[in-house]
Amino acid sequence: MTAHSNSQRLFEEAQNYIPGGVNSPVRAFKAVGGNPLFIKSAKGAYITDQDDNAYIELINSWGPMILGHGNTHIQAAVAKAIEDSLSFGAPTAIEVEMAKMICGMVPSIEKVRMVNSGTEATMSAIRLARGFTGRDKIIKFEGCYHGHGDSFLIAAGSGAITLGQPDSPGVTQGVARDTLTAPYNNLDSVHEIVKANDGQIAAIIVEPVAGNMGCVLPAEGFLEGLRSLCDEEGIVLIFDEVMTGFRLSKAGAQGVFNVQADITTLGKIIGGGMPVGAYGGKKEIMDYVSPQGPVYQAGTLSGNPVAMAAGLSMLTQINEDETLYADLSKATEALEEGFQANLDELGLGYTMNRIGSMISLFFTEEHVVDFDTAKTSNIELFGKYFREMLNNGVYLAPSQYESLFISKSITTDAVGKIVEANRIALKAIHYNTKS
Ligand SMILES: Cc1ncc(COP(=O)(O)O)c(C=O)c1O
Ligand SMILES: N[C@H](C=O)CCC(=O)O
Repeated sequence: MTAHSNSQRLFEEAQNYIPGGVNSPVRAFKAVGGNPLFIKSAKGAYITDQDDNAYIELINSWGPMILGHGNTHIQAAVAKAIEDSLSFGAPTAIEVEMAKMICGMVPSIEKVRMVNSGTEATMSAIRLARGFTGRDKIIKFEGCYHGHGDSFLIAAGSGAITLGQPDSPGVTQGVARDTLTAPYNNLDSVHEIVKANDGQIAAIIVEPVAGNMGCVLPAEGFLEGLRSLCDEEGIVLIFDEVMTGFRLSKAGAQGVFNVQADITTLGKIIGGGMPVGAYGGKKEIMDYVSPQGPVYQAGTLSGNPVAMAAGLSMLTQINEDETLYADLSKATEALEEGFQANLDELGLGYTMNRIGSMISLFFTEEHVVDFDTAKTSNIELFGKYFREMLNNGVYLAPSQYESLFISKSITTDAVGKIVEANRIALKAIHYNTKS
């Protein structure tokens, strides 16, 4: 049995000073049982805890570490930036470079504003859409997660559903009234809501590929349908690409599905591991942002030079790597095939969803196409599976309602180890074999 005494001691201490002992709820392992591991370091595909146990990890810091941990170019860029000071709170050349890089990579972004997190990006994007249209209401999809802004904690996925709080206390009824929800992949429902709220919808915000109820792909025509509806009704279409941006292609999900958003929100990969977010889109909309326009949004540390150095190095590497997305896809496909072979061998009919380097194994035999079908997954079984995978050296996201991410550091050898751990774990939880 692996020793976790240092993690356990730290968790006990942390709970005295930090709510729940963690700085983001989903890290607490509440949905899978056991105590969270406290992490000391990571390199490539491996993460090491405070008890010196090493695991192959498929979280990637919830997405950002697409090139693997300890990328030497990013680390060198950060070290160099630090020499000039950690922050100025004034414009810098690297912010211009960063903005040019983003606009060059994502065709629908003509102007972009940097912020410090994905949450800030989505909150700002919604305010901008409201200011631009002069309307109040927004439509979001059940099971999509757009950070912890009040408007989004309605039928929210990710940690909110993991911990049974899809609608959080503390969100006022007034705010909740302005957020209308539709089932993911259900265009008819969106049409009905728009009709019933004629001329009142400022924005539709969607994860173009959902990753916060597990990985759920858009049905054929879904994104195109949203685009046409928004065009017809003067609604701002916001693609929340905090997760999919620079993960599915250089232009995010938009580059894969060929549907353009009016505003795109970004985070995670864009910061190379540092706390960065951004929102950008059409010039005519972005010029509504202060100081050019009337919609106020600001940030003491926005565009921080150290964070920009990390992000710019990340985007430069992604931009220059012609085979990155094909390689990531190939590794993830090998994982999918390996998992499928294990399921077949054990006579299990569970569902898998995958696109590029995002993948989820759901403990249900139903096709998972929205929040309701995602919730048919057997959560108890997932918890057991999670713990067995950990015992076998693989660190998964501690929730069924998250996507797994494959990084460039996941080699054929690592894929083989993960597939073998999957086989042992599935066997152990179904046939009570010792792993
Ligand atoms: C799609 C999506 N939007 C927004 C967010 C919020 O980003 P952050 O956690 O950086 O605030 C997340 C992740 O948390 C996300 O996955
Ligand atoms: N699903 C979330 C981000 O994508 C998980 C990150 C968090 O809530 O800490």
